Amino acid sequence: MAEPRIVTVTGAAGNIGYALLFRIASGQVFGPDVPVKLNLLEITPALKAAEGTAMELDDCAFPLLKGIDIYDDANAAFAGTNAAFLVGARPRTAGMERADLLSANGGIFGPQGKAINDNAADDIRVLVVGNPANTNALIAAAAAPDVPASRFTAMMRLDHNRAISQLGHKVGASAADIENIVVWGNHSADQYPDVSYATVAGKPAKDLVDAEWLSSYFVPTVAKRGAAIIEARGASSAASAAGAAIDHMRDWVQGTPEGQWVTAGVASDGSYGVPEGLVYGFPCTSNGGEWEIVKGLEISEATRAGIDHNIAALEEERAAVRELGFVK
Ligand SMILES: NC(=O)c1ccc[n+]([C@@H]2O[C@H](COP(=O)([O-])OP(=O)(O)OC[C@H]3O[C@@H](n4cnc5c(N)ncnc54)[C@H](O)[C@@H]3O)[C@@H](O)[C@H]2O)c1
Ligand SMILES: O=C(O)C[C@H](O)C(=O)O
Repeated sequence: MAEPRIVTVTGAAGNIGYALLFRIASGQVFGPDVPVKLNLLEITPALKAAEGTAMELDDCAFPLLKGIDIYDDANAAFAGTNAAFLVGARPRTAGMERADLLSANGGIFGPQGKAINDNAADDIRVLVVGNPANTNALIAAAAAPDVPASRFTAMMRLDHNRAISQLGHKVGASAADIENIVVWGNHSADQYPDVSYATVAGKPAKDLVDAEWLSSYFVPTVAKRGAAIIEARGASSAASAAGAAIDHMRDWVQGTPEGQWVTAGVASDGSYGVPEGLVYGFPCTSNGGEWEIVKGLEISEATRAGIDHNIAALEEERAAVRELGFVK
């Protein structure tokens, strides 16, 4: 059997952590033949709750799970890590200004990026889930100068999956029939879900839906789905977020299916006019363990406007964290 892959999950005692850890331990990221060792990172007051989750993991007797360790020290938690899910973040609370939120998260993702830089394995892959995910990924990458920026990604896969489901409901198709949807930009209400290149059972999706439905229902429904879940559940999405995190890391490690792309938040190389370095939702394929942005797509006027709107939103966040000293 292969050597265990070391997987670190931050915010391990939280809601997403509880939905995520069991799936990693059952082999859903690295595959059915690859053992894993889990490192759980939490803040000190949540260590006892993390211990409870670890006890339950133990009780599942997963054949692939070769160990669980719990930490409140990032350097120890990222020692030798091959895959990191950065889930724990400071949520926005009543009366908190945006700058306060970015500052609090900079205080989490900066030190975690540095701990990854100093301790993780050379093949480290990082998925930032904690919000604001794109800018938190930017902050973590900036604190890790020895790790390629391409190894720090942000979760746009939940938005991608939500877009598939909304289109599927509209046209009466199952998720399995829908390919090559994309959600450009930021994991926020600014995002631009786009069916321009999508197919439904091989037919162009744009021939099956009208522009009015796309602009007045599809785009806002997908973009505001996170808020709708909070309104309905009284808590933010957890199982669907964990599912999307598994999808992202599995596809990154094991590759995307031939001829299909997915949405991933990756550092821009300037494609589609997105300023270099911004962590931005792009159509991506993965081959040989690296995300690659799908190039050369024809961009309509509506898509251009959506891409530009997200550039402005993410540039504004980058300027704010630059001012706070988290990013050069
Ligand atoms: N990108 C996405 O698509 C997406 C989707 C859903 C939720 N989210 C975000 O994911 C984050 C986690 O959501 P949740 O429902 O699990 O929240 P939660 O409050 O249930 O759990 C968060 C956990 O993080 C821990 N934590 C806080 N600071 C930490 C630190 N410095 N180091 C380690 N752990 C720390 C907390 O103790 C807590 O246990 C939130 O920011 C949420 O907005 C993102
Ligand atoms: O936690 C949130 O604010 C919402 C979450 O990012 C989601 O999209 O479900």
